[in-house]
Amino acid sequence: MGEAPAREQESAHPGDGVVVTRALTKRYRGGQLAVDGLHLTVPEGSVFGFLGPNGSGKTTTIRMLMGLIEPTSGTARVLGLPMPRSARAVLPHVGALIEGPALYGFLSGRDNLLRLDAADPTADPRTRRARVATALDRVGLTAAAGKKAKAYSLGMKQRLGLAAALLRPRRLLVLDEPTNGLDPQGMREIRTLVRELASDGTTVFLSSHLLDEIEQVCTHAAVMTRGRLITQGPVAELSAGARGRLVVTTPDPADAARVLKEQGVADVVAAGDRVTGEAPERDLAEVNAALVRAGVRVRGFGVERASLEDAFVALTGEGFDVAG
Ligand SMILES: Nc1ncnc2c1ncn2[C@@H]1O[C@H](COP(=O)(O)OP(=O)(O)OP(=O)(O)O)[C@@H](O)[C@H]1O
Repeated sequence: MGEAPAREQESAHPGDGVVVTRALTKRYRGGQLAVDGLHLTVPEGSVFGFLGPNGSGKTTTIRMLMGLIEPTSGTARVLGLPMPRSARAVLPHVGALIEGPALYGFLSGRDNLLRLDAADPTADPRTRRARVATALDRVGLTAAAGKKAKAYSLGMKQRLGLAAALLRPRRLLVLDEPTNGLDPQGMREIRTLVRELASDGTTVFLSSHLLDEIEQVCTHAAVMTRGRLITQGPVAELSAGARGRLVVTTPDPADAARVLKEQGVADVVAAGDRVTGEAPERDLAEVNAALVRAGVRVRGFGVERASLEDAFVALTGEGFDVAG
């Protein structure tokens, strides 16, 4: 083998990334084209959100990146090396949480980690307990370390899975839908943890079907739909690419909606005392004046910052439908 993951080369070539795919494609045996010509570049040090509705090909992509399945065509490089060919050199530097952690319910959280650490031939047994204690501490499970894993909540199990991924220093963490099935509190805990991990410089690649989750924790994102990448880049730039929504607050929503439509505002929606629509390119002062002229009592008038969801809708012409 003799190949080592390339750290130096990456910074020497700014176009390179921790994960780089070129025309990566997977067609399953049944004929299903799950991933179609994917060009993905994950910059070092980013928290990279891999966003798409259920069935858009996220898990299939992650399984190719981890060398679990072969692409039908195209290439994937992780830490500068081709996958799946270099899986043995690459995977020790990658912590993964895919489809829920494999845990023994009858063992305590601590014993699960001790067992996983012992299964790693490169892990020094003399420092095992300290390593496990550090990992438990990082995910906030020290107090619950002696409890059997089957008594853990789903959120605690996810945190234990993350602790397992953190038993050794990692350059890349790959988390497939890490907050799936968690209650709001559990989701917050995992998001906080992801931010902390990223602040150490670890690149985090995180898939999600939740737009607001990506906006809250990610620096960069790629958006998938039906196996194809529709956009990627810094989150701030992606949402800036879409126009925000015009929001009018008024006790006269029906009149306001009518006037906005007359003023050429598209996609006008009235809900309670809020009437929203696509922000028009023309001077908003004119739109406001037209409302006032028509006798609409305007209590609030402004443009809400575009969200990633607006960007998605603008790019695909579809709603972000998560029904899978
Ligand atoms: N082993 C398989 N054999 C055949 N088709 C598959 C297989 N795994 C996934 N698919 C199909 O490939 C497409 C992409 O699925 P994938 O699981 O990668 O999407 P996803 O974005 O991760 O969605 P989810 O969040 O639901 O897992 C889907 O249409 C799915 O039905």
